[in-house]
Amino acid sequence: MANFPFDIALFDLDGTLVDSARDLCPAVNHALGLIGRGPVEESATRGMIGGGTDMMLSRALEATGGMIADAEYRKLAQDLLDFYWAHLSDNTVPYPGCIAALDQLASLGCTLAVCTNKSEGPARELLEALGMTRHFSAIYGGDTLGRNRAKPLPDMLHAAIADCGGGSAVMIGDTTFDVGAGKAAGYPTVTCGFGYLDVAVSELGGHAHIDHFDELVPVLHTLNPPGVLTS
Ligand SMILES: O=C(O)COP(=O)(O)O
Ligand SMILES: [Mg+2]
Repeated sequence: MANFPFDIALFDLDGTLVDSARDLCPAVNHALGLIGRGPVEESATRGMIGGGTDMMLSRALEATGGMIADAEYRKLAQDLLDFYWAHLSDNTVPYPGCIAALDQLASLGCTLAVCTNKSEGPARELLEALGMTRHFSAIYGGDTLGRNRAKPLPDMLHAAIADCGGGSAVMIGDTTFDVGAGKAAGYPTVTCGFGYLDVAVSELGGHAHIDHFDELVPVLHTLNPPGVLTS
């Protein structure tokens, strides 16, 4: 791959490849409704996405009156996941320019993988429903290696890179989970301003930032493995 700095591009899913809050929010509100709690606004839900649906539920519970007993929480988390799984592609769409950028990266010889904290089952089903599976050589979910090895730990990034045949890699994501995992793995990170940023962009600490997918390939050209900006 002459002149392109990366062999492998690792993508977060929710808030990076796809705008999924519009289906995650109803799932959270379904779960809250089951225990008699009022709904949370979609704008609030967006800031709760990034650590997987269990963490999203914990954050929604904290925001609506506090945590509940563990057994009830476990059951509610399963109810949320079941509801979400049945509706996961109702309104979710890839971000503008996403598919074109994935095609462009492939044409540059880059191998692509997904590293999401969403559970692997719904992640695969969502990618399939959106016709996006074909782009990726590896798909890791937050439970693939075990929940205790989800982002911001680097484990799934290392595993995906190995599946892709190894080489120079970059992590593209929208939250501290992604930047943390990319940095822990020793790779540069690109943050996405159109996603569900859990802190201000300036605090995310990525090596580079994009506000539209059209910027991705040009931005990647400015990065050098292992992550130092050339200019
Ligand atoms: O669903 C979530 O909370 C996280 O998913 P992501 O890692 O793809 O952002
Ligand atoms: Mg995300």
